[in-house]
Amino acid sequence: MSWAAARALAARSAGRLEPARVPLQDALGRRLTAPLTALVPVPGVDVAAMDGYAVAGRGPWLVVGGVLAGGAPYADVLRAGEAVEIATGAPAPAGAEAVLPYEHTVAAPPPGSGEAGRGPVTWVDRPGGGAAETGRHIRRRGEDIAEDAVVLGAGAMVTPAVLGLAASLGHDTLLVRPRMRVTVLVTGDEVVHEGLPAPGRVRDAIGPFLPGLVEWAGGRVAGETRLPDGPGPLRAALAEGAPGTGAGDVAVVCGASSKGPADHLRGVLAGLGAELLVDGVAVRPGHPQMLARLPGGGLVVGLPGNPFAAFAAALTLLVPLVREAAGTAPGRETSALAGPVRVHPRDTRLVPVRRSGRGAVPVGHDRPGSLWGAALADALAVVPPGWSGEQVELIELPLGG
Ligand SMILES: Nc1nc2c(c(=O)[nH]1)N[C@H]1C(S)=C(S)[C@@H](COP(=O)(O)OP(=O)(O)OC[C@H]3O[C@@H](n4cnc5c(N)ncnc54)[C@H](O)[C@@H]3O)O[C@H]1N2
Ligand code: MOO
Repeated sequence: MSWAAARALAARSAGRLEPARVPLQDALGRRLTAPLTALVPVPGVDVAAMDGYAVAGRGPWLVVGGVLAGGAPYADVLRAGEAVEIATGAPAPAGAEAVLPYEHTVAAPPPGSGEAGRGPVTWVDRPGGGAAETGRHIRRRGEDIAEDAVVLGAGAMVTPAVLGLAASLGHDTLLVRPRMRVTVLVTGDEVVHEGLPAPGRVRDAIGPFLPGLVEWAGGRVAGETRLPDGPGPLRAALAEGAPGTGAGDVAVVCGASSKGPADHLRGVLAGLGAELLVDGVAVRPGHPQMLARLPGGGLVVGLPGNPFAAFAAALTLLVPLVREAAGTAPGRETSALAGPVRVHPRDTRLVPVRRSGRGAVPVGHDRPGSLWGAALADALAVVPPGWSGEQVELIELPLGG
C-alpha cells in the first residue's frame, strides 16, 4: 500500500466516538462538540471598575458606608449627595451613578463649615467639584458577556484561554471530542527498560516516545505492558475483553511486525479473527507496519522494532487516527527542500528536516535504528517515489512542552 493511502486509511478507521463531558482541565487541547454558552452574565451584577467611591448626584458626598468585593453589598439605595467607599469588583449600590477613583477625589469639608473635617474622611468631592460623569467606572451586569450568549461554536479548540473563559461563565465541565485510549505493548526478549544495556540487549526507545506523540496528537496512553517474545503473551494481550481492545481503543504493538521467527503479530491477529487493514506500507523507513481491527472494535497498530522506523510508522498510522478522533488534524504544509535527499523508485521516503528560511534542511542521521535525526528535526519531509525537485509535504513533529 502506498504511504499516502495508508495514512488516509488510518484516519478513516478512527470512526466517530461519542462526545465526552470532562472536567475543565481534561478538556485542554480538545475540540468542543457543542457551542459554549454563558450560564451567567459577565459581570454578574453591576460592579465597580475602580477602587474609590460610588456616588450619586453632585458632590460633595457624604460617605455613608463601604463595600468590598466578596463582602456584603450596600443594603440601602444611594441617595443624591451620598458616597460609598468601594473596591474594584464589589457590587455597585443601587442608585450609584458613577465610581470616582481615589486619585480623582479629595477630602471635602462638610458643606457650610469652610474647613476639611478632622479624623476619618467622611466627606469627599471631585477636585473641581460638580457631578460625576454618569456610568463612569461602573461595569454593568452582562456588559462584557450577556447571559446565554454563545461565545464559541462547536468545533472550537479548547485552549488555556478557553478554560478560563468557560470557568468565568460558570462551567465545571465541557463536552469535547473523546481522546482515543492507547495501550502500548512493547515486545522483545532483548529489550530492557533501564540502565546500560548488556551486550545483545537494547534499551526500549519506542515506549518512551509514544506517550508524548499520542498526547500531542490528542490521545492518551492508558498503559504500557512489556511482553516477552512469543505468540501467547501477545494473543492474551489482544484477546477479546483485554484492557485497551474495545471500541475507541488502540493497542500499539512495538517490534513484532516483520517476518522473523519472533514476529508473531500477523499470526496472532489472524488467530483472533482481526481484519487486517494495512499490512506493509511502501515507505522507508518503516515498511513493516500494520493496522488491524479486532472483532471487539479496537484497533491495533503494529510498529517495526527499529526505533526511527517505529517513529515514522507511528506518524503514518497512529497519529492520523488519533488526530482524526480528536479533531486536531493540522493543515497541509509544503516546502522546498534545501539539501539533497535520496529518492526511492517505489517507496516514499520520510526524511528528518529542520525548517529554515531557505526551505526544509535534511538533518541526516536518519538510519532506521537510530532516533538521532528525528531528535534534531522539527518535521519529516515526505519524498514520494521517483520525486524530482518540486515542493514536498512536511509532517510536523512535536517539539515538547
Ligand atoms: N526478512 C525480513 N527481515 C526484515 C524485514 C523484512 O521485510 N524482511 N524488514 C526489516 C525492517 S525494515 C525492520 S524495521 C525490521 C522490523 O522488525 P520487527 O518489527 O519485527 O522488530 P524486531 O525484529 O523485533 O526488531 C528489529 C530491531 O529493532 C530492535 N528493537 C525492537 N524493539 C525495540 C524497542 N522497543 N526499542 C529499541 N529497539 C528495538 C530490535 O532489537 C532489532 O534490532 O525488520 C527487518 N527485518
Ligand atoms: O522499517 Mo525498517 O524501515 O527500515 O528499519
